[in-house]
Amino acid sequence: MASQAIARPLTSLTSAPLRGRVRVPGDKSISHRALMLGALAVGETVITGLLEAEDVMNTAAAMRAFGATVIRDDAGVWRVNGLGVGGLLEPAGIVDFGNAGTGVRLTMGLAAAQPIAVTFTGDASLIKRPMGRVLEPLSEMGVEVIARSGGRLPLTMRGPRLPLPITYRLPVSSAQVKSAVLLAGLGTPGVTTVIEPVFTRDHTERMLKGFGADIEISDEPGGGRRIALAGRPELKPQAIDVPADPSSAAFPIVAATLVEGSDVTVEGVLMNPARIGLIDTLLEMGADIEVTAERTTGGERLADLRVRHAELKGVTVPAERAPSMIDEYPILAVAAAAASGETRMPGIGEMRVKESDRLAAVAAGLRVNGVACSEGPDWLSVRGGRIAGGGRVVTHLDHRIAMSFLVLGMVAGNPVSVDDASMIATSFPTFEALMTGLGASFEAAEAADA
Ligand SMILES: O=C(O)C1=C[C@@H](OP(=O)(O)O)[C@@H](O)[C@H](O)C1
Ligand SMILES: C=C(OP(=O)(O)O)C(=O)O
Repeated sequence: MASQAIARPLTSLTSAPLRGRVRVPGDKSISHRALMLGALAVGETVITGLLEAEDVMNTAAAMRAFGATVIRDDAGVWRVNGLGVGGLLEPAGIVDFGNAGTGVRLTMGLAAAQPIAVTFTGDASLIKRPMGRVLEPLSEMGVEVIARSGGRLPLTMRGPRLPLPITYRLPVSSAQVKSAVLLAGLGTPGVTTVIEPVFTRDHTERMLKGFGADIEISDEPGGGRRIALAGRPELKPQAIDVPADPSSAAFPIVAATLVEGSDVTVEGVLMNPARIGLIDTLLEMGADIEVTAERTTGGERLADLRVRHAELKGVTVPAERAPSMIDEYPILAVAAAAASGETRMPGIGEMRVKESDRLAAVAAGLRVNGVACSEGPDWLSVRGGRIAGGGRVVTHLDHRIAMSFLVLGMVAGNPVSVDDASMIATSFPTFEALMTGLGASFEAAEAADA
C-alpha cells in the first residue's frame, strides 16, 4: 500500500467508565508468518482470525506477487496455496510493504535463498528504517543487494544459485532479524543457525515446527538460545487460528486500568512468554488484572484478561524485559504518566528505530500534555501524577503513538489531539469503534493534507 496522503486528526475526550467484554483483532506477528509459511507449504493452509489490517494485507499482496494463491472467503477464512520451499516466482513489479517492518524484513529472508531479483519499498516511515541489520547476514549467505545509503529502502536484491548456511549471532535483540535469517535458511542446503543472546518472540520457530521443519532449539552456554534449522524441507500446510494480539490488547487494558469505575474483559489474548512484559510490569505497578480461562491453542497459551481500575505506582522496568514488550513502551509511558512517582525504562534504544523514533515521540507527546519526563539515548523516565492534557501530539506515521495518546486523553484534564489517526489502520482498524463501545469518546477534526 502506498504512503498515506491524508492525515486524520482525532481528539480524545475524557472517558466514561469503560465496561464490557471485547476481543481485539488477531496477532500481527503471527498473521504475517502464517501467510508467509503458507506461501512456502505444498497444499492449502487455512487461517482463521487473521489480522485484516494494512500491514498484513501488504504481506498477503506480496505473497501473491511471488506466485502464491491467497484468498479470503466470505466467512473471513484465509486460504493460502503455497509453492513449496524454493518455489517463489520473481515478482513482476516493485513489492511495496507500506508501513510494515516485519513484513518487509521477513520477506527479504524468504526471497534471499532463490536466484530471483526483487525490489522492495515502503512508505515515508519504512524507507527511513534500518534494513542493514537484515541485509548483513543475508549477504553472508550470498545475496547481492543494491540499497540506498545506510541500507535503506527502496532496495533491490538477488539471491544466489547456491545459498550458504551460516551461524549468526544476533548483534541486536530482534525477532525480525532472527526470523529473516531462519526463513532464508529454509531455502538453503545444510543447517542455518541463529544464536540469540536475549530471548525474543519465537513465533517463527513455533510455526516452522508446526509446518514440519526440522528445527532444534537449545540453551546456549552463558545465556541465550541456539536455533538450528535444516534447510530445504517440504512444509506441510496447516490450519492456523490466530490468537488476539497482546500489543493491541494493551490499549483497552491500560485504558481500563486508568479510567475510574472501569471493568473490562479482553478475550483470547495471546500469552506467549515473549510477549507479556507489559502485563508483568502493570501488575508490579499495582494494576488489577485477573488472568482467567487459560488454555492452549495451536501450541500458544491464551487467556481472558479481566481488568478493573486501579491506582498505579511508578516502578523501574528491568532492561532485560524490553524485547517482551518493545512495542508496548508508548502505552506503558501513558500508564506511567498517571501513576504516582517515577517510572524508569532503561534499555529501550530499539524504540528509536520503529515506525518513528518512539522514544522522542513519546517524550514530546508527554511534555506537550504537561507530563514531566526525561530521556537518554536508550532510556526514558516519566514522573507521573495529574495529567493536564490539552496538547496536540505529532504521531510521525506511527500507529502506536496515535493510540497511546488517545488513551492518555481519556484521563487528562483537557482533551488530547493526535495529528493523524489514519495509521491506526496498519495494526488495529477497529480501535476507535472498540474503545467507543467500551465508553470512550472521540471527536474527529476535518481531514487535512499531510
Ligand atoms: O518479529 C516480529 O513480528 C516483530 C518484532 C519486533 O521488532 P524487532 O525484531 O525489530 O525487535 C516488533 O517490534 C515488531 O512489531 C514485530
Ligand atoms: C514495530 C512495529 O511493527 P513493524 O516493525 O512490523 O513495522 C509495531 O507494530 O509496533
